[in-house]
Amino acid sequence: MAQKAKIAIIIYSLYHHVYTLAKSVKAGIDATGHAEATIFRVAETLPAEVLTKMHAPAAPELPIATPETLTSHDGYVFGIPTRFGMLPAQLKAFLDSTGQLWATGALQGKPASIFVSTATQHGGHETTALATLPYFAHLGLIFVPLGALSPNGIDEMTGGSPWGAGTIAGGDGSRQPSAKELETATAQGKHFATVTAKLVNGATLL
Ligand SMILES: Cc1cc2nc3c(=O)[nH]c(=O)nc-3n(C[C@H](O)[C@H](O)[C@H](O)COP(=O)(O)O)c2cc1C
Repeated sequence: MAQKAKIAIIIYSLYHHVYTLAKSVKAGIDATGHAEATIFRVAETLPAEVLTKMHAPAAPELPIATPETLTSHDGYVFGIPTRFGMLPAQLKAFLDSTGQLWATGALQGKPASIFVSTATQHGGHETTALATLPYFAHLGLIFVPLGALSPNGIDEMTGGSPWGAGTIAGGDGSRQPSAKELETATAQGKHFATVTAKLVNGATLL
């Protein structure tokens, strides 16, 4: 009997674009029947005063990720809104709190994937994923890219790359994830669930 893989989608999302994508990733994971996903958010590090000045809405109502979230799940999908072309301090703070897991090799061989949001087309879609990989390398995580499932048409502006699904929020955050971007996020969820379930169940599944 195949074991259902437990997947944690771990996000930071100040203006909820990443959160919207996360829900499509979860739908893709859950639809496979091989895995079930829970969405977590990392703790905020900015003071309330700064968040007010940034016109941030209330944070998504999600459980807060801890290092225990990583040990209790079989795979991770990180949702990352770019900051200066790389991952935000909030996610770094979370990943920097996993030193004990690194030291003990507790996550060695588990799969991990990435999806992103940027304000502009060239504001860091690929570099944000690239800047996250050193964490995966140190923690022993296996990077699962979007690869050939990446959208490659040029008929409309679209986020997403071989590194992972993505959306383009616009400079003022007014653009919402398009149908194609949400479809790509769902496809990533399905692919990641399949890979994770294979790892969890060894050669017996699928
Ligand atoms: C301090 C800061 C730095 C940012 N740097 C970039 C950047 O380098 N490139 C870019 O395209 N967008 C940049 N953005 C825009 C965010 O990536 C955008 O608000 C985010 O993707 C929206 O996702 P969210 O709604 O899930 O928070 C930056 C935003 C902030 C607040």
